Amino acid sequence: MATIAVHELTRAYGPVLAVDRVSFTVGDGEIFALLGPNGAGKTTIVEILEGYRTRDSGVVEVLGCDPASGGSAYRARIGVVLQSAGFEEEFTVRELVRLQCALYPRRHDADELIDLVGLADKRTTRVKGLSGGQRRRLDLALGLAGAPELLFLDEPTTGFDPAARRHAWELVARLRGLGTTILLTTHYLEEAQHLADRVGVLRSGRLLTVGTPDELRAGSRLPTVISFSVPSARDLAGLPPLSAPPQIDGDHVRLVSHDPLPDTRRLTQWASRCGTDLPDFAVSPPTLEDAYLALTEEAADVR
Ligand SMILES: Nc1ncnc2c1ncn2[C@@H]1O[C@H](COP(=O)(O)OP(=O)(O)OP(=O)(O)O)[C@@H](O)[C@H]1O
Repeated sequence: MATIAVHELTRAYGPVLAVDRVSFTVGDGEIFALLGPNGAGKTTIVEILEGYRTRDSGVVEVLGCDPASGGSAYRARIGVVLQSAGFEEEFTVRELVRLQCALYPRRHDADELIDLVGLADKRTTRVKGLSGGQRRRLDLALGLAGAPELLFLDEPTTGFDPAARRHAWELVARLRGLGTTILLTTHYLEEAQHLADRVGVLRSGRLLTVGTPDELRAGSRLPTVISFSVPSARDLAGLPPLSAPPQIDGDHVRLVSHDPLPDTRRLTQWASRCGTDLPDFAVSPPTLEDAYLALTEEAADVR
Protein backbone atom coordinates (compact mmCIF):
# COMPACT_ATOMS: atom_id res chain seq x y z
CA MET A 1 0.00 0.00 0.00
CA ALA A 2 1.32 3.48 -0.87
CA THR A 3 1.72 5.90 2.03
CA ILE A 4 2.64 8.65 -0.44
CA ALA A 5 1.35 8.80 -4.02
CA VAL A 6 2.36 11.77 -6.17
CA HIS A 7 1.18 12.09 -9.77
CA GLU A 8 2.29 14.82 -12.20
CA LEU A 9 2.98 17.26 -9.36
CA THR A 10 3.85 20.74 -10.62
CA ARG A 11 4.69 23.95 -8.82
CA ALA A 12 6.18 27.21 -10.15
CA TYR A 13 7.41 30.30 -8.36
CA GLY A 14 6.78 33.02 -10.97
CA PRO A 15 8.88 32.03 -13.98
CA VAL A 16 10.80 29.32 -12.04
CA LEU A 17 9.34 25.85 -12.56
CA ALA A 18 10.49 24.37 -9.23
CA VAL A 19 8.65 21.03 -9.62
CA ASP A 20 7.86 19.78 -13.10
CA ARG A 21 5.36 16.89 -13.49
CA VAL A 22 6.89 14.72 -10.77
CA SER A 23 5.36 11.29 -10.05
CA PHE A 24 6.44 8.70 -7.46
CA THR A 25 5.10 6.55 -4.66
CA VAL A 26 6.43 5.60 -1.23
CA GLY A 27 5.24 2.31 0.22
CA ASP A 28 4.07 1.64 3.76
CA GLY A 29 7.12 1.29 6.05
CA GLU A 30 9.55 2.30 3.31
CA ILE A 31 12.48 4.71 3.65
CA PHE A 32 12.59 6.86 0.53
CA ALA A 33 15.32 9.43 -0.10
CA LEU A 34 14.83 12.45 -2.34
CA LEU A 35 18.19 13.46 -3.77
CA GLY A 36 19.22 16.33 -6.00
CA PRO A 37 21.52 19.33 -6.29
CA ASN A 38 20.71 22.65 -4.63
CA GLY A 39 17.54 24.13 -6.09
CA ALA A 40 16.37 20.81 -7.57
CA GLY A 41 12.92 21.08 -5.94
CA LYS A 42 13.25 18.75 -2.92
CA THR A 43 12.07 21.22 -0.27
CA THR A 44 9.16 22.35 -2.43
CA ILE A 45 7.96 18.75 -2.86
CA VAL A 46 8.40 17.95 0.83
CA GLU A 47 6.52 21.09 1.91
CA ILE A 48 3.65 20.24 -0.45
CA LEU A 49 3.51 16.72 1.04
CA GLU A 50 3.55 18.17 4.56
CA GLY A 51 0.64 20.46 3.66
CA TYR A 52 2.62 23.65 4.18
CA ARG A 53 2.80 24.69 0.53
CA THR A 54 0.24 24.74 -2.26
CA ARG A 55 0.68 23.03 -5.63
CA ASP A 56 -0.26 24.31 -9.07
CA SER A 57 -1.40 20.97 -10.45
CA GLY A 58 -1.11 17.22 -10.02
CA VAL A 59 -2.55 14.70 -7.57
CA VAL A 60 -1.04 14.14 -4.12
CA GLU A 61 -2.28 11.57 -1.62
CA VAL A 62 -0.51 11.04 1.71
CA LEU A 63 -1.87 8.60 4.33
CA GLY A 64 -5.07 8.59 2.28
CA CYS A 65 -5.51 12.39 2.54
CA ASP A 66 -4.83 15.36 0.29
CA PRO A 67 -2.31 17.34 2.40
CA ALA A 68 -3.65 20.60 0.95
CA SER A 69 -6.99 20.06 2.69
CA GLY A 70 -6.03 17.67 5.51
CA GLY A 71 -5.69 20.43 8.11
CA SER A 72 -4.56 19.75 11.67
CA ALA A 73 -5.99 16.19 11.69
CA TYR A 74 -3.60 15.32 8.87
CA ARG A 75 -0.65 17.13 10.43
CA ALA A 76 -1.13 15.25 13.70
CA ARG A 77 -0.35 12.03 11.79
CA ILE A 78 2.98 13.20 10.36
CA GLY A 79 6.27 14.12 11.99
CA VAL A 80 8.57 16.80 10.61
CA VAL A 81 12.23 17.10 11.55
CA LEU A 82 13.64 20.29 10.13
CA GLN A 83 17.30 21.18 9.69
CA SER A 84 17.41 23.72 12.50
CA ALA A 85 14.43 24.16 14.74
CA GLY A 86 14.77 27.12 17.10
CA PHE A 87 14.59 25.98 20.71
CA GLU A 88 13.67 27.66 23.94
CA GLU A 89 17.18 27.58 25.42
CA GLU A 90 16.16 27.65 29.10
CA PHE A 91 13.97 24.53 28.91
CA THR A 92 15.37 21.15 29.84
CA VAL A 93 15.24 18.28 27.37
CA ARG A 94 12.48 16.55 29.33
CA GLU A 95 10.38 19.73 29.60
CA LEU A 96 10.55 20.39 25.88
CA VAL A 97 9.77 16.83 24.86
CA ARG A 98 6.85 16.66 27.33
CA LEU A 99 5.43 19.94 26.01
CA GLN A 100 5.67 18.70 22.44
CA CYS A 101 4.08 15.33 23.27
CA ALA A 102 1.18 17.13 24.97
CA LEU A 103 0.26 18.71 21.62
CA TYR A 104 -0.77 15.40 20.09
CA PRO A 105 -3.80 13.20 20.77
CA ARG A 106 -1.80 10.05 19.86
CA ARG A 107 1.60 10.50 21.42
CA HIS A 108 4.78 8.82 22.58
CA ASP A 109 5.78 8.70 26.22
CA ALA A 110 8.27 11.57 26.64
CA ASP A 111 10.82 9.59 28.63
CA GLU A 112 10.73 6.64 26.23
CA LEU A 113 11.30 9.05 23.38
CA ILE A 114 14.28 10.62 25.12
CA ASP A 115 15.74 7.13 25.58
CA LEU A 116 15.02 6.25 21.94
CA VAL A 117 17.04 9.20 20.60
CA GLY A 118 19.90 8.52 23.03
CA LEU A 119 19.50 11.54 25.30
CA ALA A 120 18.77 9.60 28.51
CA ASP A 121 21.71 11.17 30.34
CA LYS A 122 20.66 14.67 29.20
CA ARG A 123 17.06 14.53 30.44
CA THR A 124 17.53 17.39 32.91
CA THR A 125 20.06 19.37 30.85
CA ARG A 126 18.94 22.76 29.56
CA VAL A 127 18.91 23.10 25.78
CA LYS A 128 21.66 25.72 25.94
CA GLY A 129 23.95 23.02 27.38
CA LEU A 130 23.53 20.61 24.43
CA SER A 131 26.06 20.08 21.65
CA GLY A 132 25.06 20.46 17.99
CA GLY A 133 24.61 16.70 17.55
CA GLN A 134 22.57 16.45 20.76
CA ARG A 135 20.30 19.25 19.51
CA ARG A 136 19.68 17.28 16.33
CA ARG A 137 18.68 14.30 18.48
CA LEU A 138 16.30 16.59 20.32
CA ASP A 139 14.93 17.74 16.91
CA LEU A 140 14.26 14.11 16.15
CA ALA A 141 12.56 13.47 19.50
CA LEU A 142 10.28 16.47 18.91
CA GLY A 143 9.47 15.28 15.37
CA LEU A 144 8.51 11.89 16.79
CA ALA A 145 6.37 13.26 19.63
CA GLY A 146 3.05 12.51 17.95
CA ALA A 147 4.04 8.88 17.16
CA PRO A 148 3.84 9.77 13.45
CA GLU A 149 2.89 7.24 10.82
CA LEU A 150 5.07 9.17 8.38
CA LEU A 151 8.25 11.06 9.25
CA PHE A 152 9.87 13.75 7.11
CA LEU A 153 13.60 13.99 7.78
CA ASP A 154 15.34 17.00 6.26
CA GLU A 155 19.11 16.47 6.05
CA PRO A 156 19.14 14.77 9.45
CA THR A 157 22.91 14.48 9.89
CA THR A 158 24.25 17.75 8.50
CA GLY A 159 27.14 18.84 10.71
CA PHE A 160 27.43 15.49 12.53
CA ASP A 161 30.78 13.91 13.26
CA PRO A 162 31.17 10.37 11.87
CA ALA A 163 30.24 8.65 15.15
CA ALA A 164 27.14 10.83 15.62
CA ARG A 165 26.12 10.08 12.02
CA ARG A 166 26.40 6.33 12.68
CA HIS A 167 24.25 6.73 15.81
CA ALA A 168 21.64 8.68 13.84
CA TRP A 169 21.58 5.95 11.20
CA GLU A 170 21.03 3.32 13.89
CA LEU A 171 18.16 5.39 15.21
CA VAL A 172 16.55 5.67 11.78
CA ALA A 173 16.97 1.91 11.37
CA ARG A 174 15.18 1.44 14.72
CA LEU A 175 12.32 3.66 13.52
CA ARG A 176 12.09 1.52 10.41
CA GLY A 177 11.79 -1.47 12.72
CA LEU A 178 8.82 0.25 14.40
CA GLY A 179 7.12 0.49 10.98
CA THR A 180 7.46 4.27 10.48
CA THR A 181 7.50 5.36 6.83
CA ILE A 182 10.27 7.91 6.26
CA LEU A 183 10.83 10.49 3.54
CA LEU A 184 14.43 11.63 3.78
CA THR A 185 16.24 14.44 1.99
CA THR A 186 20.00 14.40 2.12
CA HIS A 187 23.08 15.59 0.28
CA TYR A 188 25.09 12.68 1.73
CA LEU A 189 24.95 9.93 -0.84
CA GLU A 190 26.51 7.46 1.58
CA GLU A 191 23.62 8.18 3.94
CA ALA A 192 21.07 7.47 1.21
CA GLN A 193 22.93 4.29 0.25
CA HIS A 194 22.95 3.16 3.86
CA LEU A 195 19.38 4.06 4.84
CA ALA A 196 17.11 4.26 1.84
CA ASP A 197 15.13 1.38 0.40
CA ARG A 198 14.67 3.51 -2.72
CA VAL A 199 15.88 6.90 -3.88
CA GLY A 200 14.51 9.45 -6.34
CA VAL A 201 16.95 11.80 -8.08
CA LEU A 202 15.70 15.27 -8.98
CA ARG A 203 17.29 17.92 -11.10
CA SER A 204 15.79 21.28 -12.07
CA GLY A 205 12.36 20.15 -10.91
CA ARG A 206 12.34 16.92 -12.96
CA LEU A 207 12.52 13.46 -11.41
CA LEU A 208 15.31 11.80 -13.38
CA THR A 209 15.03 8.32 -11.92
CA VAL A 210 13.65 6.24 -9.05
CA GLY A 211 15.08 2.94 -7.86
CA THR A 212 16.96 1.10 -5.16
CA PRO A 213 20.53 2.34 -4.59
CA ASP A 214 21.80 -0.89 -6.19
CA GLU A 215 19.55 -0.42 -9.22
CA LEU A 216 20.89 3.09 -9.71
CA ARG A 217 24.49 1.88 -9.38
CA ALA A 218 23.93 -0.95 -11.84
CA GLY A 219 21.96 1.29 -14.22
CA SER A 220 24.78 3.83 -14.33
CA ARG A 221 26.90 1.39 -16.40
CA LEU A 222 29.94 2.99 -14.82
CA PRO A 223 33.10 0.88 -14.71
CA THR A 224 34.54 -0.96 -11.74
CA VAL A 225 38.10 -0.02 -10.80
CA ILE A 226 40.45 -2.91 -10.02
CA SER A 227 43.72 -1.88 -8.45
CA PHE A 228 46.70 -3.62 -6.88
CA SER A 229 50.41 -3.39 -6.30
CA VAL A 230 53.03 -6.07 -6.73
CA PRO A 231 56.21 -6.41 -4.66
CA SER A 232 58.34 -5.39 -7.66
CA ALA A 233 57.54 -3.83 -11.05
CA ARG A 234 59.37 -6.78 -12.62
CA ASP A 235 56.52 -9.01 -11.45
CA LEU A 236 54.24 -7.29 -13.96
CA ALA A 237 55.88 -8.98 -16.92
CA GLY A 238 53.38 -11.40 -18.36
CA LEU A 239 50.19 -9.77 -17.07
CA PRO A 240 47.29 -11.67 -18.65
CA PRO A 241 45.14 -10.10 -21.38
CA LEU A 242 42.45 -7.98 -19.74
CA SER A 243 39.24 -6.28 -20.94
CA ALA A 244 41.02 -2.90 -21.15
CA PRO A 245 44.66 -1.76 -21.13
CA PRO A 246 45.78 -1.41 -17.48
CA GLN A 247 47.32 1.85 -16.26
CA ILE A 248 50.72 0.96 -14.80
CA ASP A 249 52.63 3.33 -12.54
CA GLY A 250 55.78 1.69 -11.21
CA ASP A 251 54.59 -1.29 -9.18
CA HIS A 252 50.96 -0.10 -9.05
CA VAL A 253 48.28 -1.20 -11.50
CA ARG A 254 44.84 0.34 -12.07
CA LEU A 255 42.33 -1.21 -14.42
CA VAL A 256 39.09 0.53 -15.38
CA SER A 257 36.94 -2.47 -16.19
CA HIS A 258 33.49 -2.97 -17.65
CA ASP A 259 33.95 -6.69 -17.20
CA PRO A 260 35.16 -6.99 -13.59
CA LEU A 261 34.44 -10.63 -12.85
CA PRO A 262 36.50 -12.21 -15.68
CA ASP A 263 39.24 -9.60 -15.15
CA THR A 264 39.42 -10.41 -11.43
CA ARG A 265 39.54 -14.12 -12.21
CA ARG A 266 42.36 -13.69 -14.77
CA LEU A 267 44.39 -11.52 -12.39
CA THR A 268 44.08 -13.79 -9.36
CA GLN A 269 44.85 -16.88 -11.46
CA TRP A 270 47.87 -15.09 -12.94
CA ALA A 271 49.10 -14.07 -9.48
CA SER A 272 48.78 -17.56 -8.07
CA ARG A 273 50.48 -19.06 -11.16
CA CYS A 274 53.43 -16.69 -10.72
CA GLY A 275 53.43 -16.97 -6.92
CA THR A 276 53.05 -13.15 -6.77
CA ASP A 277 51.47 -11.53 -3.76
CA LEU A 278 48.82 -8.79 -4.40
CA PRO A 279 48.73 -7.21 -0.92
CA ASP A 280 46.35 -4.33 -1.63
CA PHE A 281 44.18 -5.91 -4.31
CA ALA A 282 40.89 -3.98 -4.43
CA VAL A 283 37.78 -4.18 -6.58
CA SER A 284 35.78 -0.94 -6.33
CA PRO A 285 32.37 -0.95 -8.03
CA PRO A 286 30.69 2.43 -8.70
CA THR A 287 29.12 3.99 -5.61
CA LEU A 288 25.70 5.61 -5.43
CA GLU A 289 27.55 8.94 -5.44
CA ASP A 290 29.29 8.03 -8.73
CA ALA A 291 25.93 7.07 -10.25
CA TYR A 292 24.25 10.22 -8.90
CA LEU A 293 26.96 12.50 -10.27
CA ALA A 294 26.92 10.80 -13.67
CA LEU A 295 23.14 11.10 -13.80
CA THR A 296 22.85 14.73 -12.72
CA GLU A 297 25.79 15.87 -14.86
CA GLU A 298 24.36 14.00 -17.85
CA ALA A 299 21.05 15.77 -17.29
CA ALA A 300 22.87 19.10 -17.16
CA ASP A 301 24.50 18.35 -20.53
CA VAL A 302 21.12 17.68 -22.12
CA ARG A 303 19.74 21.05 -21.00
N1 LIG B 1 9.64 30.98 -1.97
C1 LIG B 1 10.24 30.93 -3.17
N2 LIG B 1 10.12 31.93 -4.05
C2 LIG B 1 10.71 31.88 -5.27
N3 LIG B 1 11.47 30.85 -5.68
C3 LIG B 1 11.64 29.82 -4.85
C4 LIG B 1 11.05 29.80 -3.54
N4 LIG B 1 11.39 28.63 -2.92
C5 LIG B 1 12.17 27.96 -3.80
N5 LIG B 1 12.32 28.66 -4.95
C6 LIG B 1 13.07 28.22 -6.15
O1 LIG B 1 12.54 26.97 -6.54
C7 LIG B 1 13.58 26.08 -6.94
C8 LIG B 1 13.54 24.82 -6.06
O2 LIG B 1 13.89 25.18 -4.73
P1 LIG B 1 13.85 24.12 -3.52
O3 LIG B 1 14.12 24.89 -2.27
O4 LIG B 1 12.59 23.34 -3.59
O5 LIG B 1 15.11 23.21 -3.90
P2 LIG B 1 15.94 22.16 -2.99
O6 LIG B 1 16.17 20.98 -3.86
O7 LIG B 1 15.25 21.94 -1.70
O8 LIG B 1 17.31 22.93 -2.77
P3 LIG B 1 18.42 22.81 -1.55
O9 LIG B 1 19.11 21.49 -1.74
O10 LIG B 1 19.32 23.96 -1.87
O11 LIG B 1 17.69 22.95 -0.26
C9 LIG B 1 14.87 26.87 -6.84
O12 LIG B 1 15.17 27.39 -8.11
C10 LIG B 1 14.53 27.98 -5.86
O13 LIG B 1 15.31 29.13 -6.13
